Amino acid sequence: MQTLNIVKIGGSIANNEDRLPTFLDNFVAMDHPKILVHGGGSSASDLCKKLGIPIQMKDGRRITDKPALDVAVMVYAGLLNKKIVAKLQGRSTNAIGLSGADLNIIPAKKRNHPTIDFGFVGDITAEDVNTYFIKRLLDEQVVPVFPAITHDTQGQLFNTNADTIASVLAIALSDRYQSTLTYCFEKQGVLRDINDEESWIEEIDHDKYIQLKDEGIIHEGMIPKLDTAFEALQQGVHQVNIKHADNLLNLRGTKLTP
Ligand SMILES: Nc1ncnc2c1ncn2[C@@H]1O[C@H](COP(=O)(O)OP(=O)(O)O)[C@@H](O)[C@H]1O
Ligand SMILES: CC(=O)N[C@@H](CCC(=O)OP(=O)(O)O)C(=O)O
Repeated sequence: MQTLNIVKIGGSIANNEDRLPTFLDNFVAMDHPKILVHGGGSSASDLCKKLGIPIQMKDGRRITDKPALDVAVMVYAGLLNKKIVAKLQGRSTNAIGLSGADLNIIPAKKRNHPTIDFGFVGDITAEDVNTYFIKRLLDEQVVPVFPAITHDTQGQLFNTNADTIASVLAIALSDRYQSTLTYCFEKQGVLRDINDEESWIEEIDHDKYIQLKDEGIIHEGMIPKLDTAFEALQQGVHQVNIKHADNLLNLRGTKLTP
């Protein structure tokens, strides 16, 4: 089976004028076929603050009312996505920005939580992803770039966590490719001590993840990230790594095993 590289960058990279170019230089050097997924939570929060829109997060997910959704769409599917696509084009890489609504690639269902109304947050599954056009684009050596936006197929856009989008795409495309999923962010990997960049853990299996979570070593944003990462491994994704964006092309970082 052909290898497919699916790379996700967090907002701390997507929004950083110094780090993004270095990351993109490395990303364009990776073999085709490849997909880029990006977040941008920090940029959306910054714009919410400027506009006086309250920021509410719960379990690593943004409670997304109408004003917050507008900001999410503008920032993720608009400014950041188009900046990244232009920078890839500037590196002779033929990229296309696609929200989950484009070509109906990622249909979502409004998050249904027993006690919290998350607003316009969409939950997604690999079975619902329409891979036909992604495969056509990959066959043409086009690089799809996905922001954290999906839709309900009835005209409503949703905000969906970018780690989840990367994981679900990797699972959905595993029927045709040996999918490799890499989460890039601003730390050297999963750290034993959050204040020590040299304390990255080389390998974590699911049992060790539960133990590290119980010990409080893994917390906050790393929990939903690892949940989606292990879900991917359980559902046929070949390899999952978590690493610093600068280390995309080398082995430094945390490798996850089932
Ligand atoms: N053990 C850990 N190692 C590294 N980061 C951790 C750990 N536990 C919690 N975190 C937190 O998780 C964050 C990454 O999650 P998140 O902000 O969602 O990532 P992203 O930048 O990809 O959006 C880190 O910035 C850090 O604050
Ligand atoms: C529902 C939900 O929480 N969506 C995320 C989407 C952006 C994201 O995932 O950005 P990072 O990768 O930079 O964290 C949010 O609005 O923060």
